[in-house]
Amino acid sequence: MARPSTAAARLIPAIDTADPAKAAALAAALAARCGALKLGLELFTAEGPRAVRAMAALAPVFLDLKLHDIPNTVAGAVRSLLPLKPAMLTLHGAGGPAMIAAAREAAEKAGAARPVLLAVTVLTSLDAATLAATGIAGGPVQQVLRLARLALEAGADGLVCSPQEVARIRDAFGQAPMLVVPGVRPAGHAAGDQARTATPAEAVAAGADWIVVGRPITGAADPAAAAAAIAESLPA
Ligand SMILES: O=C(O)c1cc(=O)[nH]c(=O)n1[C@@H]1O[C@H](COP(=O)(O)O)[C@@H](O)[C@H]1O
Repeated sequence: MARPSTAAARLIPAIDTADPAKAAALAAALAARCGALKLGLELFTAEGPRAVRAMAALAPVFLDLKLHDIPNTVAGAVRSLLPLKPAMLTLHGAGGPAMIAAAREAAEKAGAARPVLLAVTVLTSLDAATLAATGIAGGPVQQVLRLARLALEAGADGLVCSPQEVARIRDAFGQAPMLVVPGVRPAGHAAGDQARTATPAEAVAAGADWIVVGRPITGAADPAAAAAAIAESLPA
C-alpha cells in the first residue's frame, strides 16, 4: 500500500455496519473517493471473509480486526487472513513485541503483496483519566510513544494513533512509520465516544498519512458528498 499522493487518497471511510447491503452501497459510493475502505469488527463478525472479498473488488481494504492475543494465535490469524489480500491490517501494540514480530513473520509469507501491519497504540476513545484507571499513568502521549517504539522495533510498518499524538510521533520516529489516524471530526460534528480528536485538516497538517472517518460520512445524507468535502478540506 503506497502512501497517498492525492487528498482524496488520504481518506479511509470506516464502513461500520452489520448490514451487507448497506456496506455494499457505502463502498460503491465511496470507493472512487478514498484511498482504502475500512472493514472492521462489526461487519466482519456479521459477514466474515465474503464481506472482505466484496469490498476488495472495489478498493484496497483496510481490515481492522485489532488482533490481540498470544503470538502463536495472532500469527495463525494473520496466515488465515492472507488469502483475503487485505492492504492493511491492525493489531494491538499492547500485545507486545513478540506478538508483533510473529504477525510480521506470518505476513512475510505473502511476499511483496503482504498487508501493511499497523499497531494500534492507545484507542482514541480513551482519555487520560480512563487510561490512569486501567493502570497506565503519565497520559496518552507517553503511552502512545512507548507502544509505538516497541511496535516499530518489532516489525510493524505503521501505527494507529489519535490526531493529538501525530506530531510527537513524527518528532520521535520521523517519516518512516505509516500513520493512520482515526478520532477525526470535521468542525461541527459530535465527538461521540471519541476522546482525543481533531479536524481532518489538523490531523494531516500534523503528519498523518491517512485519516479514518466513520460516522461523519456514513451518517450523512449524501456520504459521497461528505467524503468529497473532507478531502477538499485537507492541506495539499
Ligand atoms: O483502528 C482503528 O481504526 C481505530 C482505532 C482507534 O483508536 N480508534 C478508532 O476509532 N478506530 C476506528 O476508527 C473508526 C472511527 O469511526 P468514527 O468515530 O465513526 O469516525 C471506527 O471504525 C473505529 O473502530
